[in-house]
Amino acid sequence: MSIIQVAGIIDAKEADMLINEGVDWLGFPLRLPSGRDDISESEATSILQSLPKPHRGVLISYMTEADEVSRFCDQLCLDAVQLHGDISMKELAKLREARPDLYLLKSLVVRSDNMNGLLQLIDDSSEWVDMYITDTFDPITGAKGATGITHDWSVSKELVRHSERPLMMAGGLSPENIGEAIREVQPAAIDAHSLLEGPDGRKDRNKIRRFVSEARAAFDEIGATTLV
Ligand SMILES: O=C(O)c1ccccc1NCC(=O)[C@H](O)[C@H](O)COP(=O)(O)O
Repeated sequence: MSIIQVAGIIDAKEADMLINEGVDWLGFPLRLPSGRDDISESEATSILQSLPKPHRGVLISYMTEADEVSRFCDQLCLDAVQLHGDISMKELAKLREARPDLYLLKSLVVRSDNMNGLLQLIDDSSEWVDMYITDTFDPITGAKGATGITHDWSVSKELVRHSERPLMMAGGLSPENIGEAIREVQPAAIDAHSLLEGPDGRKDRNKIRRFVSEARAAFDEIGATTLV
């Protein structure tokens, strides 16, 4: 598997550019605790309805109630959700049981000292999860996502080794470090947001092109299979 996801889609023009540049999955952070979503729910829905397969839209959410997640995915017309909040195992199991059709990604937010906790989280949740996604905690702001900060890749590597589910690597990935990250950690998928933007806050086509090209070359090198 070798999936490239880019998160934080702003509008249809940006989504089209990412698809044309070879990005596989698009991440839509919506109803964030900050209340500052980058895109309206109606515009996200209209993009998601016209996404050509095998491209996929992924809801990035802090929701922790199974029913709420399920309803929101239906509203948006998507079939994949990245659970970034502290969802309980009970709600995760409930979501899995109610919605076997949804592709569930669970975040593993890497801090300086929590590897054992993350390994335990994998053990406790893997029955209900399709894929894990790492991310980096920012101790200064308290943010758990879109921090643009890398973490200790030996932790990601250990999470890949430990998990029977595929892992998407995220946290401070850029055109400059993505090749080394894939070669070192050997994830099934990668995701990036902040470091692919230009000064105007939009995804920069040249950065995306370099990111995709470096990632594809590294995935080839480690013998990963392609998405289609
Ligand atoms: O993408 C967001 O805006 C976001 C906001 C709040 C929590 C998580 C969020 N995204 C999750 C992702 O999948 C990001 O792409 C991931 O955090 C990597 O971001 P970055 O380190 O900026 O590349």
